[in-house]
Amino acid sequence: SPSNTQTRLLPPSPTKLPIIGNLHQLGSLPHRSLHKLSKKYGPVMLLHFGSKPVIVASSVDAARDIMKTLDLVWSNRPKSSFADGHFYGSKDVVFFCYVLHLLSNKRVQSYRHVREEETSNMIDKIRQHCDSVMNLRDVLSGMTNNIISRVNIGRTYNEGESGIALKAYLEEILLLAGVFNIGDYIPWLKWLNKVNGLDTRVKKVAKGLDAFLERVIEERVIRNKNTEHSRDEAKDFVDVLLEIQNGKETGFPLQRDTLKAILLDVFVAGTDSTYTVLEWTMTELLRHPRVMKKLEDEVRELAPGKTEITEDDLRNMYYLKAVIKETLRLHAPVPLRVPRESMEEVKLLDYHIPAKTQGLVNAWAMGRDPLLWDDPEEYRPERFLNSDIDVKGQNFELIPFGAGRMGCPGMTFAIIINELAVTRIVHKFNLALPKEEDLDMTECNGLGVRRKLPLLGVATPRSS
Ligand code: HEM
Repeated sequence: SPSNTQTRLLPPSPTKLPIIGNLHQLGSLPHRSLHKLSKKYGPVMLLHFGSKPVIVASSVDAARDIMKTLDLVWSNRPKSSFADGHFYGSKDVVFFCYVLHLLSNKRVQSYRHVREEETSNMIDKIRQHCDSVMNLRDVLSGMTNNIISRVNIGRTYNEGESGIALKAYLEEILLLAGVFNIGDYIPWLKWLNKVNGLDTRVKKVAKGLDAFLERVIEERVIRNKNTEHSRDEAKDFVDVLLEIQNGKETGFPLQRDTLKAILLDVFVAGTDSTYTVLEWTMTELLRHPRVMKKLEDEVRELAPGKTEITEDDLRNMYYLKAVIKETLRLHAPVPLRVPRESMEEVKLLDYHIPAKTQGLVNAWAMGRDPLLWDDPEEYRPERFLNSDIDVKGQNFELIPFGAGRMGCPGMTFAIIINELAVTRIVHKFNLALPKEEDLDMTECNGLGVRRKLPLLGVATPRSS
């Protein structure tokens, strides 16, 4: 009844402006601006991005409600003209089932040789540039992109002419995905995207990528007709998805557009996030020689006399695991997770949340909450040594990969890449900042939050 609606308690809201709502309060780093606002308005706030209601949760209880207890209600993806108009439509639950299938633990293990080869190639690259200033971001992103690309489509990123085109398309798509699309929040201003060239750029890159993915799939269909895969051979995602498409594994066919959407999503969701964490980890190690030394000691102690660290060696490296967790606590590359929308009216703590409200969870704010962490601004991996807190979505104070049904399906894969790459670098080289370099920690926001400036470093070979 109307009187009921009036007495329902909505979350506190910062004052909004006509038309734009609270958009002016987001700034260039929304996770930080929303953290500041939450200190004033509390752990559940209602904002308006243009005409769209958005709640922002910054407490463990609210995050648990959205991502676990009520995750079915919050499982809708808000409509986005970018994805819906040009990139094979919105993703549904079926889409997620396929991605989970691709990134199962068993399958992730089967790509061990790819990770070990590509991290070895990275070590060779660093060796070639020893004693001179090196752009570590280029080295780390090159390795990550190659791993994801080999696993996804069976060839390295940037290979041959079409690979160079793929690199350019993906760079553009990552850039466009981070651009604020005014039409999604103030629909009557959609026309602006035509004037400012955004629509044209999106259409161009969507067309190029679609042609590229079609070519990859067609080549594979022809190759597979002529050769039979051995059972043990690690198949890339194109092969696995083509088998599903034929109904071989699931008994029902997979639409071609869904297949292409999955390949694209793995590129977009998997590459930048993974190397961003690697770059932040190396940054924090360079800023904290004490932590770097402890990690070196662990590597030396647990892999004595080894010429090359393998994935088996990582199992007992507890300090390494603490280093990665501590980086993810302070530098979650997707700090507000991927937006979801409530499918129906729902209660969140004591508040009433109307249907079709977007729900953001500020993992960055929770990672720095002094009520949850001692000295939260300090980079101190030791806090995880005698602690059960993990990043796997059970401990809501640390959710860099999200949680629940819609949590990141690539978590295990990303963690192994990070652990192996960091250990191999530390095992082989002493790293230092270029002379007089003052480590700038400024963030910038695109699809994910990364260092504004690429990390530069000087490597010298470590005597064995
Ligand atoms: C350290 C690296 C990574 C981080 C921090 C990360 C984090 C996340 C987060 C926070 C989400 C959203 C979860 C939610 O909405 O609750 C997500 C979604 C996803 N991630 Fe990751 N991720 C990483 C690496 C990867 C990798 C390596 C892959 C694939 C190989 C991957 C594939 C995906 C996919 C397919 C989605 C779903 C995207 C969508 O909703 O369209 N991620 N990831």
